[in-house]
Amino acid sequence: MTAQKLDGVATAAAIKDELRVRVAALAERGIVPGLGTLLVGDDPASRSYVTGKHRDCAEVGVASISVELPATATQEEIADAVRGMNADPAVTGFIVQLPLPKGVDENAILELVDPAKDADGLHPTNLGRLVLGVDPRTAVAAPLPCTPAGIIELLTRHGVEIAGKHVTVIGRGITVGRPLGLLLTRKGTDATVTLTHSRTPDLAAEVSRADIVVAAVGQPHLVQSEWIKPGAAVLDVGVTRVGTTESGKAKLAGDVDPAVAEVAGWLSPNPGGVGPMTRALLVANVVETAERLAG
Ligand SMILES: Nc1nc2c(c(=O)[nH]1)N[C@@H](CN(C=O)c1ccc(C(=O)N[C@@H](CCC(=O)O)C(=O)O)cc1)CN2
Repeated sequence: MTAQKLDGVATAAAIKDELRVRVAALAERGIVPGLGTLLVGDDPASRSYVTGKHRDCAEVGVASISVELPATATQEEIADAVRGMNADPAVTGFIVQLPLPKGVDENAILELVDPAKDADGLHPTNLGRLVLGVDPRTAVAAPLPCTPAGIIELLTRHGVEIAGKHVTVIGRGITVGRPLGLLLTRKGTDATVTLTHSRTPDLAAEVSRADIVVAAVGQPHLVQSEWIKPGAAVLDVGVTRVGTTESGKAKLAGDVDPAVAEVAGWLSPNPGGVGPMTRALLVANVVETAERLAG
């Protein structure tokens, strides 16, 4: 068997086509949504992700507001930049690119984001609304964390059934694993989830009973083909820089061993799978916020 591709590039392009229409409708009412990004430090991967986010915005007609601080920025300087974004009327929604440099209290910074402008859905108020299962159609609906929402869109748009399935998520981080568990078990999505982590005693056993596997741990080729139930859908989220190519480009490895393609029914490439979906769902959050504000 060779797995079918869960194509994040094509699916993100389809979502951006839909967003372009919604942005044009807002423009007719004189509204231009704006995404703000706060990038602290000079990590090349973070810079490349932020550049991709602004490129996506330009493609659909969303404005970009970019703020950068050096790696030496203090907690208070970062906090001031967040307050600036909260107050800027051109910013409909914004993100603080993670991770922040060592020594910065990340949670304290995320708590300063105005929940109404939280494009990442990572403010405690919005995560709390996710826990409460607030109806997404209501005025107090929370933006959903972008990678988990992107994973669900990627599966549903490829016709992969989630309801009634067993999903094993590897990794309990705040941007992927933890909120993904909440989203998958919501009424209407109805998966059964095993959320695993570095202290899970027998990871292979947990993965081998899954219909859907999500690997978001940042350990190159951790997930082995022998662990996979034949026909399962496998989403490769984590990425690790494992060296440089002869031309000086970063060499990347996902969390999933390439041999998994011989056993799985569906596999998301990495790059080209969940990454572009994360960015598309971020733009969707900004557009949705602008629509909500416009009534
Ligand atoms: N504030 C946030 N910070 C981080 C998040 C997040 O959701 N919010 N998640 C990750 C990184 N991430 C988002 O920022 C992210 C990761 C990957 C991609 C992406 O487009 N990847 C491409 C490859 C691009 C490249 O190699 O340069 C792909 O997979 O095809 C976008 C966003 C941590 N931080």
